[in-house]
Amino acid sequence: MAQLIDGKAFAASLRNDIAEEVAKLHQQGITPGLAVILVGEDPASQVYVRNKGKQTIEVGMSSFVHKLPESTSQTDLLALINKLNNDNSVQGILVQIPLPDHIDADTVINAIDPRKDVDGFHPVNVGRFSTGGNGTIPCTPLGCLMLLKDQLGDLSGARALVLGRSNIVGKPMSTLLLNENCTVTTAHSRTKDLQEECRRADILIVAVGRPEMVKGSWIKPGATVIDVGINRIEQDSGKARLVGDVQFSSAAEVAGAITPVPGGVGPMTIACLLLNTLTAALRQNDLPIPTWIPTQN
Ligand SMILES: NC(=O)C1=CN([C@@H]2O[C@H](COP(=O)(O)OP(=O)(O)OC[C@H]3O[C@@H](n4cnc5c(N)ncnc54)[C@H](OP(=O)(O)O)[C@@H]3O)[C@@H](O)[C@H]2O)C=CC1
Ligand SMILES: Nc1nc(=O)c2c([nH]1)NC[C@@H]1CN(c3ccc(C(=O)N[C@@H](CCC(=O)O)C(=O)O)cc3)C=[N+]21
Ligand SMILES: [Mg+2]
Repeated sequence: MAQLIDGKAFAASLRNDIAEEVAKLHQQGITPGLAVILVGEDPASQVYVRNKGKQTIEVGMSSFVHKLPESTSQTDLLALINKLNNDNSVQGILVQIPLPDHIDADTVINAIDPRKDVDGFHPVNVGRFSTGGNGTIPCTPLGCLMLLKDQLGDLSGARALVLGRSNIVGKPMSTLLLNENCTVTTAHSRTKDLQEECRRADILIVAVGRPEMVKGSWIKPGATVIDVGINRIEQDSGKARLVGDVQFSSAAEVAGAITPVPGGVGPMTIACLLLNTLTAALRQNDLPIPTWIPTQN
């Protein structure tokens, strides 16, 4: 049986370290603030919002949640972002993706002040991060990388396959692993011989949004498997259950180590969001970044 990678425990310890730094900021009269905007009702986004607000308060930050109806106009959303860009009690702004079809996500992301972009989705941050500078590292890939390094140590030379190429998970994950000197393949819906590609990987990161798509037979024996998927499955009982993009039962028989869903990547995403908010608050106050916080330089 594979070793279980306990993202929930790792995230709790990371939040403790964050809370200590925030306490130091309080002594200087600074309280980092995180604003979250949710438009409409994407299920994965709702799980995210539910867990996020509470943990933001627990580490000593202020939490501002803006839940807007599906029908919200792009103009109104841009006006809210503009207000938050100029709000001194807010150091981090996150707009939940996906947005409703009548809103252009790129326009919205571009409107966020890059210094307050704690998701790392603004082109300025994507550019800096991709070229190895100190742009914000996107939360989910950063969380996955922390788990991988904790599990494996140095990743140099490992063969990594990232399944999925979205701007929010797959693409930045591939960039991050490349920066860690992995040999990286990015797979997607047009990839030929997908199962074969997966079976070659020492490190397999799955972010497709397809419940339990990757089976144990796709996995190289002993590989490290990181399951990013968050899918809500209706059960016969009528109750919903969360499953990942990997079929856990069969994968755990083959993999060397694997993250569960829930309790794997999800809690790490939130902890890294709080970490990015802390870093943003430090930078906006011209304070040094403690050495334990991962940046790229
Ligand atoms: N745990 C966490 O913290 C987070 C979890 N998530 C979850 O991760 C999953 C992925 O999210 P996200 O990246 O936003 O999803 P997207 O839908 O934006 O991207 C999915 C990617 O998977 C690829 N894909 C879809 N179906 C297949 C298939 N049958 N074979 C091969 N590739 C396929 C797509 O390929 P193509 O580009 O060719 O269309 C695309 O690149 C979701 O379950 C989401 O809820 C997301 C963010 C954070
Ligand atoms: N701009 C933006 N940035 C994101 O990072 C982003 C987003 N939009 N849209 C939605 C997806 C999804 N996402 C999740 C984060 C944490 C959990 C999470 O806390 N998961 C717990 C769930 C526990 C439970 O409540 O059952 C776990 O996996 O253990 C889930 C999903 C971030 N995303
Ligand atoms: Mg998407």
